[in-house]
Amino acid sequence: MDLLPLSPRGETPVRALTIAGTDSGGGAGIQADSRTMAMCGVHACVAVAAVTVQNSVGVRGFHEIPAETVADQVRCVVEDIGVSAAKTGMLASTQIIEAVAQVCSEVGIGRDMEVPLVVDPVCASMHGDPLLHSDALDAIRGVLIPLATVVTPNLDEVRLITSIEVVDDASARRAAEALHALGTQWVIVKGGHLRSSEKSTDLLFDGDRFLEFSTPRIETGNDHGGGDTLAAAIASALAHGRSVPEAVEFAKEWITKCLEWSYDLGHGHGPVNPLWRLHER
Ligand SMILES: Nc1ncnc2c1ncn2[C@@H]1O[C@H](COP(=O)(O)OP(=O)(O)O)[C@@H](O)[C@H]1O
Ligand SMILES: Cc1ncc(COP(=O)(O)OP(=O)(O)O)c(N)n1
Repeated sequence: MDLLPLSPRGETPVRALTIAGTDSGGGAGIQADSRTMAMCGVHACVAVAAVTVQNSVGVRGFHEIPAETVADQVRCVVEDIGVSAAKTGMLASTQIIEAVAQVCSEVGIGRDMEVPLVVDPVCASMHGDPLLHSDALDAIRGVLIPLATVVTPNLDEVRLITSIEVVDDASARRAAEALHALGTQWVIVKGGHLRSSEKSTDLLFDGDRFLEFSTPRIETGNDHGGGDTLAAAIASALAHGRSVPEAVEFAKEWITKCLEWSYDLGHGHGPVNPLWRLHER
């Protein structure tokens, strides 16, 4: 595949910011984002929104960071280091979502602004454990998605946000239209959860045209952190100056390699593995 360039020795890499939760098991959240960004030649800055107590089997709980501290991390990084793309993951609560939206608008992160924003509207883990208070869905719909350059829900998140059950291409297109109507510039409806299909197809939509990104389905239960990794790879490609369709094309190939190189960990779902880049050149 066509990889993103690593910066030469001593040269400052492009920067991206992830605003998300930590995963104590090291498979998802900020840990997944930072690994993918590093392997994509991007220096990852982080604004921690929540600390999860999590392993390969599930999420036992989480602790939220005060909303103002989350916003201050963003402000502080942008002011000094500067970023060319940003990504949100687990934001946990309405207060944090509102503070993040406010600071992003203030520093020029978001659709039609200087710095593109990838919004992964994380609601729950793959085990079904909550990562967002249910009363924060309104803030996802009304505050976060309208700020997004691209929003990347999985099918459970699509159902929670739009009440549309995606079962085939027609319902995926209806869901993409409903999500786009909330105000995002682009939307990707991810097909990873359509397990009956032989392919894993992600549908990208900008309000006008649909683009499909499809790969053969990989048989593995080690897919923890897959959604984060896709969104972090999109943010990395955007930070390198790629367009949204180019970034999604890159990210789909990236996550496919990461799934091929995933490994067993603990007693549950192992993580996808962006370190494949160190082995295959
Ligand atoms: N078994 C699989 N084989 C190939 N691609 C997959 C597989 N599972 C997920 N993907 C891809 O990984 C990315 C994350 O998908 P998904 O599992 O839907 O999201 P999440 O991890 O947020 O639940 C998407 O690009 C999806 O197409
Ligand atoms: C801290 C934290 N953030 C996000 C997730 C969810 O990760 P994601 O890659 O979207 O999906 P799964 O691995 O749950 O399929 C998480 N578990 N923890």
